[in-house]
Amino acid sequence: MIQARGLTKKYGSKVAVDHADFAVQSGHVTGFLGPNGAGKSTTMRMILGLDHPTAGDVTVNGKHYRELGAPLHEVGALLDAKAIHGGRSAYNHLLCLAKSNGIAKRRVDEVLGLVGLQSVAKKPSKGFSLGMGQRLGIAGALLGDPGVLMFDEPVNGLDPEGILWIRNLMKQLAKEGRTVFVSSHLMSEMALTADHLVVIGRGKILADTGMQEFIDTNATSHVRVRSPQLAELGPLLARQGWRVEVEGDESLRVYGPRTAQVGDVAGDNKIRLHELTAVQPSLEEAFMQLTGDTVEYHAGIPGGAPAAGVTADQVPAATPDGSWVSAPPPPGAAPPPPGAAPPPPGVQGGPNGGQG
Ligand SMILES: Nc1ncnc2c1ncn2[C@@H]1O[C@H](COP(=O)(O)OP(=O)(O)OP(=O)(O)O)[C@@H](O)[C@H]1O
Repeated sequence: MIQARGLTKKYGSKVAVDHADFAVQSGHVTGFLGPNGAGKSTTMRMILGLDHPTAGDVTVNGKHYRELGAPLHEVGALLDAKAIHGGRSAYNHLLCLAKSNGIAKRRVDEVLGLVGLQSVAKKPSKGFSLGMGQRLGIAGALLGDPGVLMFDEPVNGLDPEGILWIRNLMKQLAKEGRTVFVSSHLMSEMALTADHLVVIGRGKILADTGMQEFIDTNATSHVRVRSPQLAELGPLLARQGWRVEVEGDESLRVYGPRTAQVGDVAGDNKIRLHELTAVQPSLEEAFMQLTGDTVEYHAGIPGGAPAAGVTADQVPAATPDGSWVSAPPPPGAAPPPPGAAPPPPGVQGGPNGGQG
């Protein structure tokens, strides 16, 4: 288990990690997410004693890293796959690590087999691809058979087969009761691998929660409806008090109702539908929703940021004048009575109106 309490790191006036409290439990794959520069690597470095906290502390199995008697047997880490002496072979690199940590030679062959590098084990690692380097780093992390494993962007540079392999490896390690703490920017991959999340933004812990709970708390499911009569359907749906967003030339996202309710409105008004789907939110949507304000390095989006999940180019393209895009009703508010007037144009925002 990894436990951080009030963990803080300042570089001059820059607060890289700001009073972070979180726990990484054994038996789970815990994803460590955050935008660029959020403080993930700094946190991992402090866990491994490579950086000293300015305040607070972090322990592995109840001890500071420097207090661990046989560190490689307790915690294995892949932080930077390139941090390997390029002239050494994979075998010799691992053998040096093993010898200096009292680990049996046969374990080197074992981990080389585990990561699939036997055939290139005697070649200098400077000729390795990024993916091979990642595998060698993972072999080093596994060498001491530790109960706690940390991986910083482990799928970086791996091909699809490699990504699947590391996903299964991490799940297997957690199943064996180990603590697995992994950072990644690949949300779809994280959604498939982690069951718990620690989310950091500008050095502060924004969430420490289960995967599904995180998604449910930070993003909303919606109904996707596709119709050749969007210009008629949009205002009718908005009149029910539901938030309606344009998703493409022929579809809308409707927040609030069940699919049957959207179908009923369309049917009552003789509007043809080509699709009616309940869409569950993704980890990416939830992550963007939570961390949007904490992103340090923004790329410019012409016309401003769109609502989560709706790309900037889709918003104006398919909206006639945007007047029927409604804001969400206040929680608990009753929908307006049938036949009530639609919201007046412009009152609840323009083409992207009411979307924040
Ligand atoms: N040695 C250092 N000196 C000064 N500032 C640093 C140093 N290391 C990190 N920082 C700053 O601390 C902040 C956190 O950096 P960190 O590398 O921990 O973020 P990260 O979440 O790992 O980012 P990324 O996802 O881009 O790898 C950043 O603003 C970074 O510029």
